[in-house]
Amino acid sequence: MKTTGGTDDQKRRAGESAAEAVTDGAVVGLGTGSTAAFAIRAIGRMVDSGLDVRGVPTSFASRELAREQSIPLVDLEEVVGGDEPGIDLAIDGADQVVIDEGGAEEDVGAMIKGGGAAHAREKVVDAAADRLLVVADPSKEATTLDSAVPVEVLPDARATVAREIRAAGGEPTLRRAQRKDGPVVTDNGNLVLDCSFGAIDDPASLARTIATVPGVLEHGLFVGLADEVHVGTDDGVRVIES
Ligand SMILES: O=C[C@H](O)[C@H](O)[C@H](O)COP(=O)(O)O
Repeated sequence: MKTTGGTDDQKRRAGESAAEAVTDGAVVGLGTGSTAAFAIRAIGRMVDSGLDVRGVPTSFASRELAREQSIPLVDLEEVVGGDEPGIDLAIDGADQVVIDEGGAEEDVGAMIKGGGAAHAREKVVDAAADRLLVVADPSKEATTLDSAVPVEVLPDARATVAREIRAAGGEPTLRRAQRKDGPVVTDNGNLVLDCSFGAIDDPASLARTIATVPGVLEHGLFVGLADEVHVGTDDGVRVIES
């Protein structure tokens, strides 16, 4: 289900552009995926140069990469709640994002995430951040979302969730591991159903519908969360506000 159409240069430009928004003293949500990884590496270089930041990783993979880059890490519990500073900014990738001005204006910035099965923790961190900057290459752009929506489900609820997804007009497919005989298991120990709905005309409504199904831990529709989308191109970066 993962879109891999962009080049590394495009992804790097997007990641580095978003990383420029990180300021001294900030708490930063560190997204998952090949594009967010460029932002994490850029933040690592800024830390090397003396920038004081604390990162909140969104997955096992982003934690590992941040450690490699010597970015100081904190748990959500340490920065959210009470007098804690919260998360100033999150930088995260997308598998598909609405940025075409021809689409419905309120849907600009709506996206599908979870190609790497990290969308549950990503949504927690991204939603907690004061600002969410999305990093993408042009292959992720859409007028209308139509990729399959990753849905993380409790293993025991796989069949019941699949039935409800069909009732909502979707076609669920259990995500299988590529280098192991069996399903993908998320960082949280759950399974992923990739659910095709065709063109999603009302992402907010579908997001609500899927979220109410018992056994769904989280789904990959992110609506109303993005503040900016940084699209890396062959010769620069386009920043779309949403
Ligand atoms: O689960 C993975 C995440 O949602 C990623 O942010 C998303 O799949 C985009 O990844 P990439 O930048 O590698 O295309």
